[in-house]
Amino acid sequence: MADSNMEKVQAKIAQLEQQLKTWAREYYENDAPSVEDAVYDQTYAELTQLAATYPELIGADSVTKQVGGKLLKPDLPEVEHPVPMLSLGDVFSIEALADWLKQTQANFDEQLAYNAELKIDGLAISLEYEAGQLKRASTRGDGRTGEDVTANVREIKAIPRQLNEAIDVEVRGEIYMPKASFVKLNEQREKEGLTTFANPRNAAAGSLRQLDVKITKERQLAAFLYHAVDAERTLGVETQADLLQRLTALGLPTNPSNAVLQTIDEIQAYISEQVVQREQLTYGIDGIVIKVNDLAAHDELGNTVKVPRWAIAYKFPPEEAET
Ligand SMILES: NC(=O)c1cnc(N)c2cc(Br)sc12
Repeated sequence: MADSNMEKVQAKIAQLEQQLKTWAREYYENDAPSVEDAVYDQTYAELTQLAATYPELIGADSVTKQVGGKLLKPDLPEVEHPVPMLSLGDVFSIEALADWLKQTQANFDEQLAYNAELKIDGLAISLEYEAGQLKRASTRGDGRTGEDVTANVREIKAIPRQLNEAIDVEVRGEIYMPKASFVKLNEQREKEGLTTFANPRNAAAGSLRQLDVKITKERQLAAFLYHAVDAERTLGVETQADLLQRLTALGLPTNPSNAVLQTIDEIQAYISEQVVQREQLTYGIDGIVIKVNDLAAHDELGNTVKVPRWAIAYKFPPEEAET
């Protein structure tokens, strides 16, 4: 083959090797790859094809020569969620929020009250307690199947291994990385020449979903809990506001900024107040969650396949990137 063509192939091989090494490092160290596995696999296949055609151009340190050069990070065990972990419908304006309130209220004769809560910028978690002991912790995954992160969650100081009462209950909430811990972690990673996390949510996910729980322990994660499966039966509460108080009484971390509100004007005033407070918070929020306060109404309204009909997320406009 003419030299110039050989040089082109050599350059292509070098580019593919470098790209695969970067993605593998993100995956193994950060647990936050910047591309889907399928993209990695396709690029890996392209390099193995060139390696088969031009073996003389492949170095000893090639990704294709590493044992299992593909992303073979053993996955965490899977956990089925008998009650799916739903996400939330979003609205991006007060007008759209007012429409949602109107639609929701239309299903009821009595005037509904709403519980307003901060939308924590982290990753969803399920905690299963039996006789008050933490038995299992799992991520949302696709809503029906998540990952078992029990050993990791046991290292999070904010999450009690034992409740103040010996009850069986599944509670759900958000695990997050405080802003200060995020800044410190990225500074440390920068010093060590490692890739940094794009945002606290990735940092929390990457820190929680570690096979080595000692890494989770070092990362200073925290949590807020805001839901319990079948709370009326398991916790004997009738409203969302009472549920949050009951979770606090059990020894679980809950967010103190919730408020019971009636009208769109009250909700708008609450949102304006939280936007002002946002900077001072030690954790990230990306909106406000508005829930029908009466839990019996949740059963009447039900859920769609992906989201509850009894709650909505009002999303803040994206924060201005710091110049
Ligand atoms: N307070 C809440 O209900 C809440 C807070 N923060 C979040 N990221 C989420 C997500 C769902 Br789904 S609910 C919820």
